[in-house]
Amino acid sequence: MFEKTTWIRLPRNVVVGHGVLDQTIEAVSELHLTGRPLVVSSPTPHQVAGSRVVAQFEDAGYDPDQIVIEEASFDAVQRVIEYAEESDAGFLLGVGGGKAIDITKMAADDLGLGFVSVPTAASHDGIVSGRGSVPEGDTRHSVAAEPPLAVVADTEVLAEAPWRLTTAGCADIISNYTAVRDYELAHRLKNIPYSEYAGALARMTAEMLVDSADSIKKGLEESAWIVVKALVSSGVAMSIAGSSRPASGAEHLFSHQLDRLVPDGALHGHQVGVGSIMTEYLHSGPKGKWRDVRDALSAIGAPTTAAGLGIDDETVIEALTTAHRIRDRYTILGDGVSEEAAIEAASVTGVI
Ligand SMILES: NC(=O)C1=CN([C@@H]2O[C@H](COP(=O)(O)OP(=O)(O)OC[C@H]3O[C@@H](n4cnc5c(N)ncnc54)[C@H](OP(=O)(O)O)[C@@H]3O)[C@@H](O)[C@H]2O)C=CC1
Ligand SMILES: O=C(CO)COP(=O)(O)O
Ligand SMILES: [Zn+2]
Repeated sequence: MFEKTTWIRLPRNVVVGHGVLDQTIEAVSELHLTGRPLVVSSPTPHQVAGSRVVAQFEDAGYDPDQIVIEEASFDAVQRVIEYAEESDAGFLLGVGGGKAIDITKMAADDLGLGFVSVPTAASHDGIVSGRGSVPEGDTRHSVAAEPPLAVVADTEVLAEAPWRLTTAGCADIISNYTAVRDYELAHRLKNIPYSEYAGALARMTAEMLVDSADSIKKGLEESAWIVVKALVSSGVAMSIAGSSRPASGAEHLFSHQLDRLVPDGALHGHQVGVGSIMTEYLHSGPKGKWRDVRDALSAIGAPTTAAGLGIDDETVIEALTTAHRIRDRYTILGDGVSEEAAIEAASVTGVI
């Protein structure tokens, strides 16, 4: 008897373009959400866009409330949950980078409320995904969370954000190459469920972005358009897989470990990009495609070295040798890379 089931949760409205922040009410009103909107943001995104969204709801006769969170943590999720309960929120809007969006989708999931994603930076592919990524002690959780009912991605806002945020988003996408390799490997060696569609979509998204590298330039709003569409596509791959695996492999474990070792280190996307150069080397050896990964990152201006991340060589080696411990996710790191092998991978690829 055939007993397989799948449940793919995707947004209903994805609104991308110049000035669409001013269409947030339209994007929301046809979702039949009721009650008070609660706008959840972090400090800079609140100034850039969160306060504008609040003002829009006020002008339209809603009674919006707002909260600003500072960090991605389970405490921050709990603060938002409690605040939403006190303010009797009817639905949540997450306005910001990956941190604010993750916290909001996790709080919405717990509260059983609708969630709308309003990215202020094209810096990560959690814009659409139904996953939240939060560190806790020695580990990092990728938890199921409320996927957005709508996404409002204003390319004018995204293009005005610091350029490094956009190159971080590109690097998060380029890292799909190695994430999908790890996804396939774990399927072959550990029999984890594998979605051909999710794997193909995540890889194709990286290929299309790399093919568009010439059009991804500082100061061009079209760059924000290209990158945010790729971020949406990569998030859809995660939703199809029901896991972050198509977009998060060993290079992400490396980055999560760096976050623990250097809390104010580099951007998520930049760290996973550098991780991807080394994990591609581990997958395919000195003659493999690590140069392609490095050159793709370099073409869009993302860091390709430890120095480019502002992180010292020893910490990169420590992160690479211990990254397998951070989560129960089988990757090319297996049960750990020795220090000698890590130094070889990092030095042959020029990361250190
Ligand atoms: N759930 C998922 O599927 C995924 C989750 N992630 C998670 O997302 C996070 C990474 O996302 P990222 O966006 O890099 O991290 P942040 O949300 O920390 O944003 C990075 C920085 O950009 C600032 N910022 C955001 N928008 C603007 C803007 N318009 N102008 C100026 N500054 C701005 C933020 O300000 P401020 O400090 O004020 O917030 C912050 O300092 C990680 O926690 C990662 O794990 C990443 C990919 C997928
Ligand atoms: O960053 C992600 C995909 O780009 C997903 O995050 P996790 O590694 O926490 O699942
Ligand atoms: Zn990522």
